[in-house]
Amino acid sequence: MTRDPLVSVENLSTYYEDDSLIGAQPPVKAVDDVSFTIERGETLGLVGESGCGKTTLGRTLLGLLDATDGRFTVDGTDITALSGEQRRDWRTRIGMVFQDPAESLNDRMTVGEIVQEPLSAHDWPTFSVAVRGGEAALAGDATEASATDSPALTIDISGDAPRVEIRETLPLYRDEVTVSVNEPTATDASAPATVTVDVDPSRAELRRERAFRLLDRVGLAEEHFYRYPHQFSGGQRQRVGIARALALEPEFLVLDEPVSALDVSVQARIINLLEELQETLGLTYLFIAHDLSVVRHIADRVAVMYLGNIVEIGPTTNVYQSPQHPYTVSLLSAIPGSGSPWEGERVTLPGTPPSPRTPPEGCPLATRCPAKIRPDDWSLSPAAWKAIDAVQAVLYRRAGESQPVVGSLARRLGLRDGDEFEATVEELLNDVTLPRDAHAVVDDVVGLAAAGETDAAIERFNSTFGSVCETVHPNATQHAESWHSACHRHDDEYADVGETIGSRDRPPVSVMSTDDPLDQ
Ligand SMILES: Nc1ncnc2c1ncn2[C@@H]1O[C@H](COP(=O)(O)OP(=O)(O)OP(=O)(O)O)[C@@H](O)[C@H]1O
Repeated sequence: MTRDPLVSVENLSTYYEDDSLIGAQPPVKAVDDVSFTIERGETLGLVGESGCGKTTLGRTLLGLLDATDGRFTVDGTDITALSGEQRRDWRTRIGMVFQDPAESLNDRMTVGEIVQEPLSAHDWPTFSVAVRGGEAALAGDATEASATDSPALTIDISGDAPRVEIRETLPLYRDEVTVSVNEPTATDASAPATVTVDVDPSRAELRRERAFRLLDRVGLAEEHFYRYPHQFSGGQRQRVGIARALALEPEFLVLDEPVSALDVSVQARIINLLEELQETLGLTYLFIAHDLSVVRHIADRVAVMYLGNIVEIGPTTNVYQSPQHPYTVSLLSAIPGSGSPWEGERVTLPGTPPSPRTPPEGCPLATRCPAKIRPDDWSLSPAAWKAIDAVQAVLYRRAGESQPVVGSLARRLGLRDGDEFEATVEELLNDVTLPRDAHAVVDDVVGLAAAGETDAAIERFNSTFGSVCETVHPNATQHAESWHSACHRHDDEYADVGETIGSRDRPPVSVMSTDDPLDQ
């Protein structure tokens, strides 16, 4: 299959720096080293819990935020390398639809003004004129010249009368363009001929006309042009938002939760509209959503994001029918009702995601993963491992590290930093049975911590109970064409360790190779 990516993202990171002079914290790693492509005409769904970095990624691709590292290209142009002015021009090729149309539309402006706003901001229409056989001079309100390989207006003055060709996409008819040619005078026969192009209607009229056409395109009527956003329903307001996003004829739209604020019946109509527009205008979409059932209907492929990382990406059918990453499994298993493609048990992740300022060193999901790889030496019950994780979390907290509290168990137990570590550990292990040698290690750890040797205690604990998931960042593994996920469980080395949620509930997918995801 030939691939034709419109958007290509390579190792992109976007961090929010803490600018305060006093007590500056590490940056928020909102997007952390992500790579993917979006094919021309494709819809890539981007899903994940609130705060995982979806909006930051979308806004970086729009050029509203600067990437901290990495790069992305659109149609072969490296956008991260463009200067401010160049980037402004490029931004006309990308549009954005926001989640809450009530907030994103200025209620003091009429719908007509809202839709025309991007047109005025970018001096639309600006089109190029090519003259064959002479030089061009511009007149009137609506034209500007620019050199280009595909001119919008071509004037041929080599014959007796000028011949004008207007490119199909231009908002003009032939009789709206007047061309006059001033021949060189007899006294200065060497001077070039001058071509004057007059355009009527004016720019303002052209913009109005375009706004009417855009409203019609999104299913609104001419009369809506004069109304204000508050006079519309949620669905109609989102149609206005879409018309505005389409104003400059973008090729790529970032749709940030475009239907989340709408009723289910209205959601379906807006999704249908977006699909129809994609078909007729050949648009490419990044569709951001936390609702996986919505994404399933519109996306060709889906990318699953967690803590600034893309943990799984692949064709929607594959990912929904046979999720490979434990985080994808947990998201799918949470879809309510009979519409859920997940047939296994609900997989609930303990606790909350760690702070994106101090993400785990290894796998981003390591602190909450229900399929964490455990050391071969121990055969403990899930409850015992949960207790061990909680002891580790309290140990980190005691060490004053900003490591997140696993499973928030310690919080639920009402434990505070100053609590006696020994009593805490006793309480955490109260209901579980540990083998004698495992208990001996815990006793050692408690002893070291009590002696103030917290680092040694952590070292002793991790060398005994630690997981590769906590220390080594997993690489992406390819499962099929354009389908990857990043989990140590995919490595041959760990194929036989313990039971996984994947092998328990789903047929495993054969792993093809461990190619770099960019070689899709
Ligand atoms: N301006 C900012 N300054 C510092 N941190 C920020 C800023 N904006 C977002 N963040 C943080 O960056 C992380 C990613 O946020 P982002 O809004 O991109 O996530 P999201 O997945 O889109 O969430 P939501 O679905 O709630 O919009 C979060 O931890 C958030 O708190």
